[in-house]
Amino acid sequence: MFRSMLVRSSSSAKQAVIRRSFSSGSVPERKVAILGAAGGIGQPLALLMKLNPLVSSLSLYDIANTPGVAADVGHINTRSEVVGYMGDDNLAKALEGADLVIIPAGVPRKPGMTRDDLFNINAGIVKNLCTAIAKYCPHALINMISNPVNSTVPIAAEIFKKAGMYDEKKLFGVTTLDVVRAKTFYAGKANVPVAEVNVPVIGGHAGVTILPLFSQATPQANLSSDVLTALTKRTQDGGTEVVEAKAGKGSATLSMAYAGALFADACLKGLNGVPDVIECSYVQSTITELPFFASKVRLGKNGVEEVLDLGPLSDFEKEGLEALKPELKSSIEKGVKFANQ
Ligand SMILES: NC(=O)C1=CN([C@@H]2O[C@H](COP(=O)(O)OP(=O)(O)OC[C@H]3O[C@@H](n4cnc5c(N)ncnc54)[C@H](O)[C@@H]3O)[C@@H](O)[C@H]2O)C=CC1
Ligand SMILES: O=C([O-])CC(=O)C(=O)O
Repeated sequence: MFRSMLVRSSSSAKQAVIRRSFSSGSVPERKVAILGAAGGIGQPLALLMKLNPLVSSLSLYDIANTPGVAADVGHINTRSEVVGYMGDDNLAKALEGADLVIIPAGVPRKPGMTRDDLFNINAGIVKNLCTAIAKYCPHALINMISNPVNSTVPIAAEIFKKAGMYDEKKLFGVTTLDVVRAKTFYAGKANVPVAEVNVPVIGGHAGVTILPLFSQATPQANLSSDVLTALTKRTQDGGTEVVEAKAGKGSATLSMAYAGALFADACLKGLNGVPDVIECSYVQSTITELPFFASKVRLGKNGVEEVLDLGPLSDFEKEGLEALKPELKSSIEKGVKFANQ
């Protein structure tokens, strides 16, 4: 996977410089912390981050079971050192010096639940973890995976504001799995090589708030409106499809770890000064009237360098955009209210 990540932007001269610096050993030191590292997402994500040559130090934190995960992953002969931290008392050490913190801590859905049903448990977990991040690694980029992302990102922002260190450029809701799914499903219907497919996905990360822009998909294909409607629905319901297939044993973990590793890699490339790193993410935004919104974002040395505008939408997508706003607005408000109570 990481070979392909590197190859993706291999045409740029800057990438060549970064590549050379790998071999001379001068690629920057980067500490990545995963909070929730012993979980269904955390473990494969730890594996994938251990394979990433941009990582020099991998910090694996959970409330349980991290020594085993760290010992296991730590035997892999790649660049990063691996340290496992377990329990509240070790959270400070897990976070200190982190450049990037990835948060898949919290409970997953079971069949019949919405992501918002996870709010009561996960909001508190995210609040505590973000309070510690504000104290121990206030300059780190944050990749929020814990659901409901539409609310957990606003919670993190409010906690950081209270701590006086909020930098909106550094806070990301991870929506990459929506993009990964949209690409897979589109390639199947359009009969094009999946590796060449690009599809922006905007809005948020739950049900109708997930809005894939198939009108902007490349390579272009002449799909009927029925097929586009079905593709949109399948992308919106992708998480539920996995929850139902796992029948009570959790939600997407492997595809999420892949998506989380892709997004983290993009963040690290941005930090390292690789140009033109663009990914969709749920960030503080002014491109709609909503204060948080997922769209294409240019990543750079300080995190978000530019929130790109939406580009031309089809009539179907325009309707989808208006339809998602009330739910996304209320999820944002719920998060803000929780953090301030
Ligand atoms: N953004 C996205 O696209 C996706 C988000 N998710 C979300 O990711 C979260 C995690 O999912 P899974 O890994 O499948 O769940 P899991 O239950 O397998 O793992 C969660 C881990 O978090 C740990 N944890 C709980 N409280 C913690 C705390 N205070 N500090 C540190 N760790 C803590 C648990 O011990 C456990 O190891 C869920 O909220 C799920 O809904 C899942 C898939 C996709
Ligand atoms: O559906 C869930 O609960 C997990 C998730 O966010 C996804 O798979 O997109």
